[in-house]
Amino acid sequence: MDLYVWIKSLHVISVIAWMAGLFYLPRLFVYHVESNAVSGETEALFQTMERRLLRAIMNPAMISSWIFGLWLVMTPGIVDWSAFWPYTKLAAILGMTWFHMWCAGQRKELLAGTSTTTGRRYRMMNEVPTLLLLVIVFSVIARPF
Ligand code: HEM
Repeated sequence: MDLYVWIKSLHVISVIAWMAGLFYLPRLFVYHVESNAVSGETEALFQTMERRLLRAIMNPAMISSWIFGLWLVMTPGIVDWSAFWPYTKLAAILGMTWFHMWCAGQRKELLAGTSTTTGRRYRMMNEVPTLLLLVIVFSVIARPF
């Protein structure tokens, strides 16, 4: 039981770091594509910020969220598979992981100069992690189902 609360704490710390990146990286993309300075120092600065955010924060945070989350799943008596909430949470975390991969793909396109995504679309996509976060937290805490 002692270990359970420590693993859960590490899980929550990891998801906070992951979410911070998932909220901020698409905002950086908006500023990046809408900045008129298409070359030079500004372009290089955006590329550096995006690379560091993804590699130094988001990738490790996603991996540790999964590791500690799966550790909780494997802890006996924690997940009641006859309830509905584990499935809504699973669907939303798969969606969150897809969104992470989509952001990573967008970063590569911006780096290569092949991106055609508009600032408006990045703004819309920025709402995806918010919606998934609502589903996850309601699933795991309020458990209305
Ligand atoms: C990455 C894959 C993930 C897995 C496998 C996973 C799995 C789990 C499990 C099994 C629990 C324990 C539930 C309990 O103690 O009753 C838990 C707790 C929690 N998870 Fe996740 N989770 C994942 C991602 C996330 C994400 C992305 C978020 C938030 C955006 C999140 C937020 C939470 C919170 C807030 C709790 C604590 C709930 C509480 O006990 O009050 N998890 N998770």
